Amino acid sequence: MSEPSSSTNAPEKKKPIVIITIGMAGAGKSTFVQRINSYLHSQNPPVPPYILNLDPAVTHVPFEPNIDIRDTVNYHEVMKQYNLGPNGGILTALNLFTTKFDEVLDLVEKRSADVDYIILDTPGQIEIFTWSASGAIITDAVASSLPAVVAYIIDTPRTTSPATFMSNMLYACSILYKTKLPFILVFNKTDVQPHEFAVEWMQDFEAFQAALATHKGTTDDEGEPTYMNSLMNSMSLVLDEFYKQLKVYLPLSNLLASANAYSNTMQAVGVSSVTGAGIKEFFEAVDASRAEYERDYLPELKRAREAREKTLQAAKEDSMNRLMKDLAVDREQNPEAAAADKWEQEDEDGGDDDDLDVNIIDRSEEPWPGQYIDITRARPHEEEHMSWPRPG
Ligand SMILES: Nc1nc2c(ncn2[C@@H]2O[C@H](COP(=O)(O)OP(=O)(O)OP(=O)(O)O)[C@@H](O)[C@H]2O)c(=O)[nH]1
Repeated sequence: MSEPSSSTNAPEKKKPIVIITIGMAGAGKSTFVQRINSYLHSQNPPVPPYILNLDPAVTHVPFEPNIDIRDTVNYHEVMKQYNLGPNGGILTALNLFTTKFDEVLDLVEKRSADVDYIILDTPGQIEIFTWSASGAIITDAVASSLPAVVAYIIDTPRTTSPATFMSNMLYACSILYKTKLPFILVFNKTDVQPHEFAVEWMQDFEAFQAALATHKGTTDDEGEPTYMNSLMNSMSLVLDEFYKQLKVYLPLSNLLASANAYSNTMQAVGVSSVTGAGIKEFFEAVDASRAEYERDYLPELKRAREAREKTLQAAKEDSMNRLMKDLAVDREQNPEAAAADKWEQEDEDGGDDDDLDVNIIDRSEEPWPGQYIDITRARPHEEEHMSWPRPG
């Protein structure tokens, strides 16, 4: 771990790596973020991370984030003003915040010389982050300026049934393919349920098939496989490809950590956010992800940018050509109207009305301002004792 550097141009200082924690509601994301935060503080010397909370609806986070979406957007007011339900409120709050994400990135980049890890805690309503435009914008923006890794938090005790396990893995697989970022499967709550069963299912196709066969509801009254069973069999074949990219961190004594398991890309780690077990291994996986980001993600990003530039340029040229052609035809057919054609410059120079007056606060730099004018920025007062039910 590198020491915090005081000089801004220290050549050996690596860029910090961004850990994007994603997971189903209740999987333990916030507890996990708090655990890795305290682990980093307990290092010698301490390596305090820079933490961003992106969950506008969370009532309590067990850590002090440096940037908190709740300081910028008041989720309750957003729901009230836009007449939205809980999920719509979270999505709109996230959209509003995303309009100012460049400011967040500026703050993060300003601190990047002093921190080794930047941690993002995302909303528990996983699909809001993973499948919304704002979630994608945030992930892409972060990953295009700094090395990034997705930590997909799994509630291990609630994944012991083959069907639940498979749906969780399909979700993980879809996020991996969507973000294309280095990926760590974090099997959380191993103090309650060790995750070896999951590793075995991922590494041994036959073992998963056997678990499926003995699972309740896999055959109908006549002993024939149910539709669900056939579907799961087919899906497990698909997932087998996904698992092939797996690298597993397990105690050396465990025979499952066979040499061929150490291959590439995706990694799996068992942790307990309560006891702290496995956190060291998690950081080993994070450090390995940095190399992968540089090897795989960055060149791909460059290629995609170049391709996008080319497509944009071609589209611009095409639409300009068509416009010129249309104008020429128009002038020929209607010379009087063409002569009267005027362009009002003032319309173009109008004010910047759409720009929301929303400011991002870095709590570690600025004192708590405590005064908000825009209601979308108002933070609920502690004394209101408002206890809103968590959505979802
Ligand atoms: N036993 C055990 N419980 C855990 C662990 N991690 C989290 N929990 C518990 O799981 C519950 C959910 O944890 P949170 O950290 O709030 O989960 P979350 O994913 O942030 O939840 P949302 O905010 O709803 O998305 C809490 O009761 C935690 O105490 C763990 O490693 N072991």
